[in-house]
Amino acid sequence: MLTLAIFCKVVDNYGDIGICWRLARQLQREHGVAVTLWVDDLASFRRICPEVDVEADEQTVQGVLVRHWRGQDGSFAPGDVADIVIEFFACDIPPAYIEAMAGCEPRPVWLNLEGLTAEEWVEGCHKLPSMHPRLKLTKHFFFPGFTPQTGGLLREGELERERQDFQCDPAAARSFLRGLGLPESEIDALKVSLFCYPHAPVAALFDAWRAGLAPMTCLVPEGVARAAVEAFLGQPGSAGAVATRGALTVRVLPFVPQPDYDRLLWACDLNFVRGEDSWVRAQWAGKPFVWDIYPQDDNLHHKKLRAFLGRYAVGIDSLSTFSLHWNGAVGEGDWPALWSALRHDAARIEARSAEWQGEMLKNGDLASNLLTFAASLR
Ligand SMILES: Cc1cn([C@H]2C[C@H](O)[C@@H](COP(=O)(O)OP(=O)(O)O[C@H]3O[C@@H](C)[C@H](O)[C@@H](O)[C@H]3O)O2)c(=O)[nH]c1=O
Repeated sequence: MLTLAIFCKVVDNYGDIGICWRLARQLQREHGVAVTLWVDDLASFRRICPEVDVEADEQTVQGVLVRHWRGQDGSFAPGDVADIVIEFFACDIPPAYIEAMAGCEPRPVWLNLEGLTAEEWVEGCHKLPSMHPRLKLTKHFFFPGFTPQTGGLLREGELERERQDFQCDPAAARSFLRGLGLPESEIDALKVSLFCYPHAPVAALFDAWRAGLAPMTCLVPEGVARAAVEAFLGQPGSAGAVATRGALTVRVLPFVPQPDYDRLLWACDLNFVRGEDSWVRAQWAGKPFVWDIYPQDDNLHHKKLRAFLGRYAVGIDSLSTFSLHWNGAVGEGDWPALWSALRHDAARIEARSAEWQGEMLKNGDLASNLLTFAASLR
């Protein structure tokens, strides 16, 4: 059986482990690979996968061997090394593991799985080799992306069918939303999910929404946009907290397991997403979305945001303009006007979303592409 190890360092929030866990599960479930996931932060892992035991050094979760990565120490022999070794976001795998890799015959395939960006340069860097300065080992870069010259996007084989089943069955969405505590009136209103970074202009958008004519509900996971949410609610923003002011109801949801987060995206009319993994899930959800990109020094992220909008929002100015304001890439926003323009284009944006999915499907999925590349190196 093919063995594969993923090393994941949680730098911030949930995207690092979110991506590694999704990849690990898919490789195990759909490709029969024996996966070991090394992760340094089990508490973050547990938030997206409640069955994780934060005390366990070693545990099997949904068929994946999860090992608590406690730092750069540890002793490893060649027999401990997997056939394919993935280092996520250049996280520096333990030196002793690298020494053990150099003692393997044949050498394992060593990949550095990079972050997702729509910029063109990734096509030139995808699959590039990098020699170890001292040992006879080569690492290759593997870039996710939006074109056939990249590794594609993470997408489970059953995802599209599951989404279609859910979205074609109104009772399924209703019962899911009821399970999250929504009364019928909120289920029937316009529903927006909100997942963003603390600096997003949430308070200004709430003001625009509460002055609107039609009732709408904003569903926000516990802890997200805490300051603006608590100011609106006038009470602590713990799960279950809810308040209505003007046309807007804000409801705080518990942080849900990863598969339920997909259902939330499928059930809402519009999704605000952030980082990398929720951003990709929103692209597969077939609903309009607004992306809050992970901030980087020197506003490097604004360049990346523009690169994505240039591919995705072709000809849909309302979406580009709203997104640029949401990310602080342009000056002060007139939020009532930005919101009304975005709503006006909702049908067009939804049609673009379907077209985009078709384009992305042609690139294959990241897990399969990664295994094909690894096989070509072995
Ligand atoms: C809101 C919510 C999210 N999730 C999951 C979905 C995703 O897998 C994960 C969130 O990850 P992201 O969307 O990527 O956003 P994020 O901001 O949480 O994560 C990251 O962004 C990366 C770009 C950075 O490199 C990382 O360091 C990391 O900060 O949490 C749930 O499982 N349940 C929930 O209720």
